[in-house]
Amino acid sequence: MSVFPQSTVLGYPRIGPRRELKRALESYWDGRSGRAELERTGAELRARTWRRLAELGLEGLPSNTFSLYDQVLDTAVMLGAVPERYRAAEDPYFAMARGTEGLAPLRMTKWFDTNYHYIVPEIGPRTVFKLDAGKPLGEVREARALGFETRPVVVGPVTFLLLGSALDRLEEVLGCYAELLAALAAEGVAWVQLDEPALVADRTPEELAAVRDAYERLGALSERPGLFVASYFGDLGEALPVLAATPVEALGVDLVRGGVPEIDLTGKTVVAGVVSGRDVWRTPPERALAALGAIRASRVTVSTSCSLLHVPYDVEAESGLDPALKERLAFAEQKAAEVVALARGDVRGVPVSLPSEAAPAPVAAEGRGPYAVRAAAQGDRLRLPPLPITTIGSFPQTGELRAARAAAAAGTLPQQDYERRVEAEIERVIRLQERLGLDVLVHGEPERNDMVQYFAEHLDGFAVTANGWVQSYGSRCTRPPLLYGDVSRPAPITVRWARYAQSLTDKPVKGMLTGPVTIVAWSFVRDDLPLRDVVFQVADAVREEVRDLEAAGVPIVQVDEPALRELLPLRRAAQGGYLEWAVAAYRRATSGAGDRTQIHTHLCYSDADEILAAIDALDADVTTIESARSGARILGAVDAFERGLGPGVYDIHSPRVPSAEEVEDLLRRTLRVLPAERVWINPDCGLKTRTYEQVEASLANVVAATRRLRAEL
Ligand code: MET
Ligand SMILES: [Zn+2]
Repeated sequence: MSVFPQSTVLGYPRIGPRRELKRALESYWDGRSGRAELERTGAELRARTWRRLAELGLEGLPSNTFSLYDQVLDTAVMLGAVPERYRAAEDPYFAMARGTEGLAPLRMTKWFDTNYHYIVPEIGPRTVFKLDAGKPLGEVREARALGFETRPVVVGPVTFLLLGSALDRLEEVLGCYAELLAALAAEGVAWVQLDEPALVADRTPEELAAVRDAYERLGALSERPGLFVASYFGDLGEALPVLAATPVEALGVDLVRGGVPEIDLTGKTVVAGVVSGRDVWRTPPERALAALGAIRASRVTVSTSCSLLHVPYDVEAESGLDPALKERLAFAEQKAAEVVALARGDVRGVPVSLPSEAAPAPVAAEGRGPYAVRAAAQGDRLRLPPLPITTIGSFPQTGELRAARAAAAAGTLPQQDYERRVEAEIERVIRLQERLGLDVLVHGEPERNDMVQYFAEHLDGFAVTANGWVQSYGSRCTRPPLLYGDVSRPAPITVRWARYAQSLTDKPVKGMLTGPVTIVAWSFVRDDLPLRDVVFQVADAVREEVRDLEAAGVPIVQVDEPALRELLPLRRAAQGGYLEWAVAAYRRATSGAGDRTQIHTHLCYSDADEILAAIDALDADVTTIESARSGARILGAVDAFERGLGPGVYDIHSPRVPSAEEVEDLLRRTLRVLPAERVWINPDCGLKTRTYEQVEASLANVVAATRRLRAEL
């Protein structure tokens, strides 16, 4: 077996330093360019990454970390787990990812505790596993043609099957992995990386036995590359001794989130993740060197704690950042360079120049009245029909709007003109909602580039990047703000737009805010601050905004917490403590509202059914939640929910327009588990990624279906 390289990264961003892949995908999907162009962009991005990592001096280059949509979907395709109904589609891969005219896409949910969304493998009795190693082999050959030997990265068999809730199919799947390893060995590949992040969560004895069986079996193969099993996002815990007892030659451990392995790993290579792949801060070398020095193994390789997929490309692309902040930052390129420097023992200190923080002052949590009292007061004020129809907040962000925002930021469009454009868009959205017959209207969020970044731009303590894009799913990226200091709200943020929207209509308008947990979860928080204290500081800022909206006469305020589930610790022992402070922060943000003000919250794409008790404890008057995209699974769990609930009836992640019949069917299923008085009608999530054409047709069908059901009440 050849020795494992001295330095490596577990994966790299793939969307492109200028989001080239995003553009290529969207142009392909729109039919503006062909498959060949898309492939060419992919090949260019892969080549650029290998070249850049080699230039930086990294020894172990990964391949197959590129994806046209998602690496879990790639793995499903590699294993032949393509459900029958997609096979006849023109492009089965993208049909699974995004759906087609007549076909809903596969379920999508968040990758462990990150904001990256993967496509959930659908494995059923009719799934026949059959290896197609074209993609990993293709990337190995492609890199070789450029002069680079690489280590293909594949989602491991146990994690893949756990994500697809089908661990009972291990035997069959291992057959495919065995074939894959043989094919890679025949290609001359020295090492393969099998990603097993599922092993950092609590696992049952049966699951641990599956881990043992899988790696005993793969390890016993005579024709195979060296096996590197990578774990990340936490500590391997009980899975570590299990893996260590198998023939696997190299083990990847996350030393940022987890501790130095307590057991002696002599005989193994430990790929030590000491450079965080989850934040944008430079690595304090003392911390990394101490961890590296404490590992007992035959060989220690320096690496990132996880794939760098979760951070932007390059700090050098940022010209507008305060230099004192910038010198503390490391994006993917800088992190790869840190890995190389640590491996060579050539390190420099991190300047400690950011101010330290004070814990936030406690706010007396004056309670809102009990739900029954609030419901009565709100009912009198709002006078809504049964099954009230609303949306989640955003309406399509048109190209003109984005261009106007960019022009205003660049100073080529006067601020006043930009604001008039925003007002015109608000008016368009209000009129559209009135015309469609919606009951609770929104202003459409046209002033927001993003639901977190917008608030970060208006709060002290945050900085925003110009080009710090991170892939969220498929072609979608976000630019997480940098939270580097004390958070406070210098002035009202959203009030003028909500007030303007309400001035245009007699129907109630719902003000839109992002909740404290989500603002923090989708920012890069300084790594030396306690997350809980930071969340409470943000909660206080949101609280001020809620009160100002109320004072401006806005009768409903929605405080979104789509990331509530995302920050849930992977280990059960830590979950209760987290949920307690997360819920407390939400209540701190919203409990300043009077009983007549209706508080909504919204959650999406995150297995919310696992934390329903905590969602209930948020004590919002109405909770809207994604459901259509995940096959209405949530309906099986919501009967204990005591207040207003809107399980989504329109999957907004897909360009297809749901028919009124389809919506009606979902509504009937909802009404079987919830009393009609508490049911709200809404899409799964905000509409900003859709076109007006799609939104108008879809919402018209939602209204038609609701009217049919109202007539039966
Ligand atoms: C990811 S949740 C999005 C909620 C937000 N209010 C929107 O409609 O865009
Ligand atoms: Zn949402």
